[in-house]
Amino acid sequence: MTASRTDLPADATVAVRHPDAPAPGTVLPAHYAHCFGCGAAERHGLHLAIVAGEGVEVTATFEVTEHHQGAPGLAHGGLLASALDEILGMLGHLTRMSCVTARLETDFRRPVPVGSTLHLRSRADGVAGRKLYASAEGRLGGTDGPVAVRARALFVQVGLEHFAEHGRPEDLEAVARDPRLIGVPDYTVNP
Ligand SMILES: CCCCCCCCCCCCCC(=O)SCCNC(=O)CCNC(=O)[C@H](O)C(C)(C)COP(=O)(O)OP(=O)(O)OC[C@H]1O[C@@H](n2cnc3c(N)ncnc32)[C@H](O)[C@@H]1OP(=O)(O)O
Repeated sequence: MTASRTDLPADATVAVRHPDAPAPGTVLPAHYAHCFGCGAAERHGLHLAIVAGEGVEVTATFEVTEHHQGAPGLAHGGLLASALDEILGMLGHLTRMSCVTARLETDFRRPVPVGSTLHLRSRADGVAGRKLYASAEGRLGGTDGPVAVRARALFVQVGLEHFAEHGRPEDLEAVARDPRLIGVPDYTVNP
């Protein structure tokens, strides 16, 4: 099989849980109130409540509704990829790396019907410099249910300037006026 760009490189080390990471069982704060994946202020968002696990692992449940359809009665694949992207990115709460998705590879193994509950889990597989490698899965109906979706991802650590340089000015100004819109303790690069 051809090597993938999300395969762990030879120089990768084990991802380490930051000593100040929230305790296992803690519902992680939304990293941004208007985030499509986890923000409470985003009316059309997924509103994922993501829970810290043991090690560098997080979980969430995702209720698939009629608003998530791609085909009649079935979830849209891109939307499922969004849920996986979110649960992968939130590993940053445990490693204290502020990362952005550089690559996301998704396998859709089973259709996901409207009305189903998808049990999501992600874990950090390794770190190489600024790169965080991670994987995730979504199981139907229970934590030991059949795997419907799987993903592997590469996140790249960025500093505050990434957001300051690229974000839309009015949204950055809103954050400056109300820093509580950002739900991370210290939004800086923290190697
Ligand atoms: C503090 C606590 C925070 C906690 C909470 C956080 C929650 C967050 C939740 C978020 C949830 C939602 C998440 C979202 O929705 S994040 C939103 C979606 N993602 C983006 O907008 C990212 C857009 N891309 C970029 O800005 C740049 O391309 C980045 C920053 C990623 C890299 O540009 P930069 O100029 O900085 O670095 P570089 O180009 O030297 O690359 C660096 C290294 O990476 C390797 N590479 C790069 N791309 C790829 C690729 N595609 N496949 C394989 N490898 C790739 C590259 O070869 C190099 O490797 P090496 O040569 O060093 O070996």
